[in-house]
Amino acid sequence: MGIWTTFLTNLGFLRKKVSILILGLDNSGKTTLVTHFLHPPAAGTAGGEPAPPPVVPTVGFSLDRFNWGNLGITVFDMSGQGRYRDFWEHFYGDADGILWVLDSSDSAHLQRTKPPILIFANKSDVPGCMTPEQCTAALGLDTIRDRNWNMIPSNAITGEGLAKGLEWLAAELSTTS
Ligand SMILES: Nc1nc2c(ncn2[C@@H]2O[C@H](COP(=O)(O)OP(=O)(O)OP(=O)(O)O)[C@@H](O)[C@H]2O)c(=O)[nH]1
Ligand SMILES: [Mg+2]
Repeated sequence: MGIWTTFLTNLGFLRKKVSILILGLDNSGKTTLVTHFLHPPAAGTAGGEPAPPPVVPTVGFSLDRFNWGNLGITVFDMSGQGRYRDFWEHFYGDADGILWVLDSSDSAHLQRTKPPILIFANKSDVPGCMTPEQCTAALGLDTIRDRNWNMIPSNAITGEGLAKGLEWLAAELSTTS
């Protein structure tokens, strides 16, 4: 990347604007995960510091923005609580990508879902949690042929796995027009 390209990208002129819809059942860790991207740990503490501030269950949805490489990302962090899930469908049309957060420590949490592109198998630090392979099998993801998908184990508190997942989703979004 040339110096002018870098300069203009840093100023936001060359940044591609994308919207990501963050879905998943309540308590799966969506807001904790978003908080990690909005307030990344200081250099040298990555992976070791909890992500402040403490999260509370989301009411309705929360809209946030952050930059990732050459992407300007708007995230719609949806509440996973049953009474708000009807909202989700109203956001599909404007979403460039869907990020599904799965609580891999709660086997009752698994349910069939078709739309996910990137799935964070969150709470992967909890002893006894399911492996990504087990989550993949439980969700029947191997049968999905009509879209790209990826399952990444994550810990939204330490941030482990989050960059890897978002890098994958960013690469997918960068190649679409
Ligand atoms: N052990 C562990 N706990 C986590 C992790 N991610 C989130 N949590 C905890 O899970 C709880 C729920 O996190 P939230 O981020 O509020 O979950 P949410 O999906 O946004 O929930 P709703 O807004 O109700 O849909 C909090 O107590 C978090 O501290 C993780 O990776 N590991
Ligand atoms: Mg939330």
